[in-house]
Amino acid sequence: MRKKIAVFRREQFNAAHRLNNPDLSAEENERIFGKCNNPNYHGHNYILELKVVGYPDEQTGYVIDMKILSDIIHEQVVRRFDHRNLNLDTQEFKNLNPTAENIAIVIWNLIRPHIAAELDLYVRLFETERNFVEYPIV
Ligand SMILES: Nc1nc2c(c(=O)[nH]1)N=C([C@H](O)[C@H](O)COP(=O)(O)OP(=O)(O)OP(=O)(O)O)CN2
Ligand SMILES: [Zn+2]
Repeated sequence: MRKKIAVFRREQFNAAHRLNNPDLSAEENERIFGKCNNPNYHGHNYILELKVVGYPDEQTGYVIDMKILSDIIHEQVVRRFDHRNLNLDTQEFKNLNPTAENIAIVIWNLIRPHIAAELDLYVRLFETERNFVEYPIV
């Protein structure tokens, strides 16, 4: 009987950001986002983990070729966000607060069209060693 299995690929990108909601006052932004609201942008070494779930192909034994998965992440995420200021340099976060949650959802939306429809995709994004998010939730 065929069994479903998960394939994981981890990549890294470095990016600067500032958490800020332009609809709120400076005081509210400072209260909510604290040091992450500092006008001097700060950086994170983001660790991105993709999980792809499906049945291994009968011929290859692959759910997805991890090399191809790596290429997709580089093309769609690393090339776009690495060594960028997310607020200033990217279209995706011009009008979207670059929280870990929003970054993970944006990344899922960028990667999803490049993964075969029969496979499930999950994104885990580490902003720091202790702060991380997952999308979507099962
Ligand atoms: N729900 C969210 N909360 C926070 C986010 C976020 O994206 N979503 N982001 C931040 C900051 O950008 C950053 O992650 C916090 O950095 P820092 O406090 O330096 O990191 P640590 O929590 O790992 O450091 P401690 O030493 O544990 O304070 C904040 N919140
Ligand atoms: Zn931050």
